Amino acid sequence: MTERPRTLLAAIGGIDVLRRLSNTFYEAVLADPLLAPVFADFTRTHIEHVAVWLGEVFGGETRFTDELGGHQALLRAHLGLKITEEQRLRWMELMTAAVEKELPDDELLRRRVVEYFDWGTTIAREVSADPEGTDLGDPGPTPRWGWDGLV
Ligand code: HEM
Repeated sequence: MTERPRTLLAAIGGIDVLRRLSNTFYEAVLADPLLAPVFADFTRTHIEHVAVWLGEVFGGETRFTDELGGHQALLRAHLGLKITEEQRLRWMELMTAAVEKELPDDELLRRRVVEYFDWGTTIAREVSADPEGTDLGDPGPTPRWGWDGLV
């Protein structure tokens, strides 16, 4: 059996692959009638910020924590969005298609990445029910996701 790289990020092929994933995903989101209205304030920096977040979650450098406000800023970005389960499922559908297009053809890797998105979108939806400006307290460090799920 060939040995797996230590982190999911290494198996993914690095941050540039996550940039492509994020780009492909948001192209689909902005063309989707159910999701496009949720992303009315979308800018291209969003694509880069999502790639940086994912790079950290999947075992890379702590750049989102060090430069972009960390776990709390990520959660805060979703306050007040009132994400419905239908919207969350569409988000998952479009992201799963992007994973299949952009990530290496490794079944376990793709499964772990999609599991992270299922977990993360559930939290995003919960947080989105609270109004903008809600004090979230200290949510702890940015989560890390590996070959066995949440680290
Ligand atoms: C694992 C799941 C998710 C991750 C990793 C994620 C990641 C992010 C990140 C990093 C940002 C900040 C972007 C920036 O600074 O420009 C953000 C903002 C945002 N997210 Fe998510 N997100 C997730 C789930 C969702 C879901 C399910 C929805 C809606 C269906 C959603 C809607 C939004 C919107 C609308 C914003 C932008 C808010 C604004 O304009 O400032 N996200 N997300």
